[in-house]
Amino acid sequence: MTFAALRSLYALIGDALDDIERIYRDASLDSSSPTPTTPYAVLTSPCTPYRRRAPRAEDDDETEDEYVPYSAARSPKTPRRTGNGASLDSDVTVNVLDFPSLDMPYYPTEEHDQSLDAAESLASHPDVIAATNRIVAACGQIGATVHRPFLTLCDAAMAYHLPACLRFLEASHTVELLRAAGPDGMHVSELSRHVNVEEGKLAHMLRLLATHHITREVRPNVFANNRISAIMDSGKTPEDLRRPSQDKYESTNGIAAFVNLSTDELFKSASYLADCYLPTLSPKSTEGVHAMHAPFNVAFDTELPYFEWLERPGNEARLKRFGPAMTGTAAWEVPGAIIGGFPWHELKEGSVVVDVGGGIGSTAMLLAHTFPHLKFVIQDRPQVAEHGVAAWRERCPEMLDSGRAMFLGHDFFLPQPALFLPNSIEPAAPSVYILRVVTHDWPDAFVTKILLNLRRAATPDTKLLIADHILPHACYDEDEDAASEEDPLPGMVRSLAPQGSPLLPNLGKANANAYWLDLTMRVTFNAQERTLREMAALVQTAGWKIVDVVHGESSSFGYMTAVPIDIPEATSSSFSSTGTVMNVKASGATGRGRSGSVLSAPESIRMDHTFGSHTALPTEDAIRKPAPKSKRPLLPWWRSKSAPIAKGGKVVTPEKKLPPLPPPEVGMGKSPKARRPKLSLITPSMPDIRSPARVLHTRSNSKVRILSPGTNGSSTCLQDTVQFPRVSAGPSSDDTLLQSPLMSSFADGPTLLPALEPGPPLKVRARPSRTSLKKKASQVFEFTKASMAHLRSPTARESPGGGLGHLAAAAASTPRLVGSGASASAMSIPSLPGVEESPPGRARADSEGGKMGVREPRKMRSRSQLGLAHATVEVRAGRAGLRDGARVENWDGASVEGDR
Ligand SMILES: C[S@@+](CC[C@H](N)C(=O)[O-])C[C@H]1O[C@@H](n2cnc3c(N)ncnc32)[C@H](O)[C@@H]1O
Repeated sequence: MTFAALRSLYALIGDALDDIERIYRDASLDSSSPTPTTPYAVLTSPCTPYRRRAPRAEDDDETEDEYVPYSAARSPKTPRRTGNGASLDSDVTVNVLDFPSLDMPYYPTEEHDQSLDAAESLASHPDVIAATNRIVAACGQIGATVHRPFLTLCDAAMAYHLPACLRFLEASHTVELLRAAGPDGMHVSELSRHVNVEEGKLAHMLRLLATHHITREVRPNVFANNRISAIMDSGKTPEDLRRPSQDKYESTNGIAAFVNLSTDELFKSASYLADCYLPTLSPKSTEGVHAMHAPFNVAFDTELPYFEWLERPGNEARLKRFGPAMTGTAAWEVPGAIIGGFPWHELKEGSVVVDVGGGIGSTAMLLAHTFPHLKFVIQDRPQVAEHGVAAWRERCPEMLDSGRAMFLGHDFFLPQPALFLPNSIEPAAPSVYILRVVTHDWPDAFVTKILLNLRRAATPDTKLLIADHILPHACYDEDEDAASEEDPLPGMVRSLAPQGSPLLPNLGKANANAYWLDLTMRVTFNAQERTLREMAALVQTAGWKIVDVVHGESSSFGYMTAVPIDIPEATSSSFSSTGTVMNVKASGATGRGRSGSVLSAPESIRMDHTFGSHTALPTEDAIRKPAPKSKRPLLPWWRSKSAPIAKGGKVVTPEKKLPPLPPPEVGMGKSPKARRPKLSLITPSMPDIRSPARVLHTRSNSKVRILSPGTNGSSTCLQDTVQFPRVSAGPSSDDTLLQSPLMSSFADGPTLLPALEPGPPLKVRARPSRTSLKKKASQVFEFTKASMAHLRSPTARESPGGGLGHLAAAAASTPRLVGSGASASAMSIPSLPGVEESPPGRARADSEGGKMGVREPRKMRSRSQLGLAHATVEVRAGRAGLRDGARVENWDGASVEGDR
């Protein structure tokens, strides 16, 4: 059986590689021109030339999403096919974009060749991340299976050398020195002169890191950065860093700061975990004097909670490092994912969203730009709120001036104040309370107190949205009490592993980060990340019930929506309504201490501590393109274009500007190099909106939101909501019409896209883009369980082809595809055990809305191995390729979001 399991894991790796390679190949086809000088040709690592033949008629036949097995793909005799079925034969040479090389540093602070940018961007593509997760999980499991157990134990028991050496690497600024040395690297004798440490020591530390793929030993005793060490580059020069006044972490992506923080007090605290919990090990393990007592207190021999300690004299550098280090953790969540985490568009006009512990308003800013019908109150400690006001004044003062957003200094351990919004004499009712990465900062009893304050101020309609990591179990997650009368917990994921695979159900090493973070919170604050059950039980203690969960894509971050229920009697009597916490006891996560002594209560925690406030607002890129489900490649997450970048010691803040407005006369086929958005909306009813604009389909019927530059020239406030009550065809020579015959047939059911009715013309003008549109292209959109619910509705079921037909037809009738000759097919994926399925099948619709039918899938292997409960829609170009203006990439996750 072990061999069978190993072979199955091995096959999984091959399949995942196929998936990744296919995405890279498709992207190469999308981006390359049929000339020999494609940008990808300049890759340092050799790229593989493939031959592509001219499209054949049969390519337009229903080619299933066939993939070439990894081994077969290596055979020169095997005809290659891309994901959209295009065969890669002779006529045209296409250089295929390679996966980023481990040996090749990609410094966040440098400008790169377009191909490297593209390769890095694709590595952040959600489908690539999902596939790499399977590879990492399988490799970890194969290693654990075949490696001698003692050696695996040695790896675990002596892994402490890794953070120790990593700390050295970062703190000695060796990364910056190796960057200056270039790809040939630097001999340890020279490095020794710079860092003033004996070369023998240096060589051995760097070799340990090289053995773990964190640096590279180019030749004996000569070391260079690689793709992993390079992301710690601060961008400062070694000379700059020698100056004591230099703040290494200022204006960086925060990764070096994060490494420094993790390998300093967090690492040291972790090493005292057992000593803290087991009195037999250490006299210092006696219970603490406050409920946040943790291994940190034992390690640093202090009774102060972490943040209080951080603010003591002597810890200034650590305190200063904390903010940037938090910025460095941004990648834990897919940027902007909160937009899809809650049905914001369903909230009524003027609804008030209160971001509790909202920092300087990063989340609120993203939401406020995306959902102009909502108002925001951002609550945090007064000094954080002050920073927030200053930051918003600089970025979008009109949000504050108009009363759409306001900051409120408030201690969340005290009862919620009445919400008086600017220009209003009546207190507003809170529609949604957000708690984003707040609960993981606190032990259970503290969280209960925070939640209780919100519960007491809630109306029956108020929702609570908790955004935090949701820890999966390490085993298949069965119901603890299958006989229970209770409804099963919404959002319960029983396994993340592909169905039937031998992988650890939580994907083991691939998801280790959530568990690292969990224990980091534990050893530092006596806090924790929580499983869904733990969170459900905790919120219930304060009178909330989780009713919906949206899991992050390829991340353990999730969004839990709760509604008010009765407050349990035990909680009411333990927590007064005035803010005093009674009976909060020490130590354990449940607030029960060994001695049962009453310890310091939450309100005694000073309000002026750091508490992990983030220091950065979302980038303009993130605000302008908040499409978390987008299948378009994202920029590598540490390379946000508008984040300040330090170059050679000089901080360069990229211009805060939108792309220039296209001259109105520029139409199709002109100025191919111009970098501008691919769509402009031109409508007689809004003659002044001819600027770069982007359409987000919202669920509200016949409402199109346009993002355009603010009229005052500010680049940040992009919002304009335009109500188009009726939209219909209006002939124009080179315009594709925003009109869909199929759309109206779904108007009365739950629709994927807004139902547009006949009315005045609204036209989409095609803009030239870097990529030629006259070729094969495909785009895959995945629909999670939440969206799938729509497909089971009676309207969807009764439409031709059932739910899948409905989905395919809606996709094919997306305005940008109508008349383009493109087709869409939808396929369902077998769901997980215990989760309701839609019948497996496949439906196809062409963009005229004519032919549709349901077919059994011919090949579902690679997708079904994802093991997720979802459907996919694939949009393909027609025989003639996609027509200009029907660029499928523009039909992106935004419309999927609208479906929620
Ligand atoms: C980890 S940060 C999360 C910030 C923000 N929600 C986000 O998603 O980036 C925790 C926040 O809780 C705030 N906080 C800590 N104690 C607080 C208190 N007693 N009252 C209000 N806010 C508090 C901190 O200032 C900090 O901004």
